[in-house]
Amino acid sequence: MQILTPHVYWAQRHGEIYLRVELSDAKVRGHPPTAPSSCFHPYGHGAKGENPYTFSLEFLEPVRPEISHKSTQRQVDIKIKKQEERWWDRLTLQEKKPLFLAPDFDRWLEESDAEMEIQTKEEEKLNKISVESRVRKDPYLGLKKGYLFMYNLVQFLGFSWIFVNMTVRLFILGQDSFYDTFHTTADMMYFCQMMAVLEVINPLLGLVRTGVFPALIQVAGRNVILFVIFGSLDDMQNKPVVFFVFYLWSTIEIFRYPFYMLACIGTDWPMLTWFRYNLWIPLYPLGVVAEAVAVIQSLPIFDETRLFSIPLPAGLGHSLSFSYTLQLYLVLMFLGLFINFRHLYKLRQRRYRLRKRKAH
Ligand SMILES: CCCCCCCCCCCCC[C@@H](O)CC(=O)SCCNC(=O)CCNC(=O)[C@H](O)C(C)(C)COP(=O)(O)OP(=O)(O)OC[C@H]1O[C@@H](n2cnc3c(N)ncnc32)[C@H](O)[C@@H]1OP(=O)(O)O
Repeated sequence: MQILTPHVYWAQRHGEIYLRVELSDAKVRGHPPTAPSSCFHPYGHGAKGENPYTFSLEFLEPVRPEISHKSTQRQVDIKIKKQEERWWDRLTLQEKKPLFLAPDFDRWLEESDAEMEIQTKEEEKLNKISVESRVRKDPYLGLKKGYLFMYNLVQFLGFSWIFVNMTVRLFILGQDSFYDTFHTTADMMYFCQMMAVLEVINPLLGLVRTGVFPALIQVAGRNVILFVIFGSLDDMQNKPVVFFVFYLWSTIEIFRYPFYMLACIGTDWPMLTWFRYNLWIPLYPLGVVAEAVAVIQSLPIFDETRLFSIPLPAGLGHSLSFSYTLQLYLVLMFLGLFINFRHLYKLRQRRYRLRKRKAH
């Protein structure tokens, strides 16, 4: 029997050396007698049939004595730990590479890629630890997620009903549908917007990771329009502006709530995420303009009806019309638009930055 040298393929990481010996059904006797050199005596099927094989490598730097190896039907995988965790310029002390040795391209990584691999592994480990500690710390997590899922589902169904109802009526009745939007959808809108108060309470209770103030601006802003402008003035209820306000609100919500529902179960649909983080760009300013038109249209009605007017002391006149409060509110609306537009822009940036980092 002749003693042969097998083909050996190698790759490295900062802490390890991987050797792959092309032998089938092999058994290995290996010993690293004097670091930095190692000598291996596999026995198995190689290119020339069943034979004892041998090869030795004088490593560039010292390695640890413990060597692990695993024989499979096709090859022998050997893992050797470096004494010091650092990147080697080459495997062997001698500069000229032995003839039987070649890079293992299945495992090969350049130094920067190996660093990235370590970084990714560390990030994954940290993420796992933080998820585990969150789960361990919060015994009510399932209950909270269940509540949020149900809340978002109910809102999604409510706004979908409004959206579909308005769309169907628009197709059937055309512009005539503008005039009775309120009478056909207001009850559902009242329900959804009253429920939406929970969106201010949820972050206060720590159920969602979001700012209270943007949610307060959103909910308070819409409820002023719905309950004060449309709800209390019969003359506003059959104006086309109701159609535009309700349609703009429900268009965003039929994407936002299912997006949250999927977030509750740890899923996301790229298309839905795209709509959630992009649709507000045209819709939010349009929504504020539509709401501003509603406020402006209501001013003369409040002046005329004196509804909600503030009684003044004798000598200062009869009463102060609510329209003055609404004029101040108009300024607040554009301030609110600015604050929330900035908030939504930051959320979008954060989302896409996070995505890009995950993709690398
Ligand atoms: C102080 C008194 C103020 C008085 C009022 C002053 C005037 C106000 C004028 C305001 C004008 C309003 C105009 C408006 O009504 C017009 C329109 O709406 S037009 C239609 C277009 N509109 C929109 O696009 C806005 C839609 N609304 C929103 O996006 C939100 O309401 C908003 C608060 C603006 C932003 O949402 P949020 O801060 O919650 O951001 P995220 O969605 O990214 O959520 C952050 C993280 O929390 C998780 N989250 C949030 N909510 C839920 C939930 N219900 N269920 C489950 N999870 C939830 C979310 O997943 C995020 O988690 P992570 O960070 O892990 O991704």
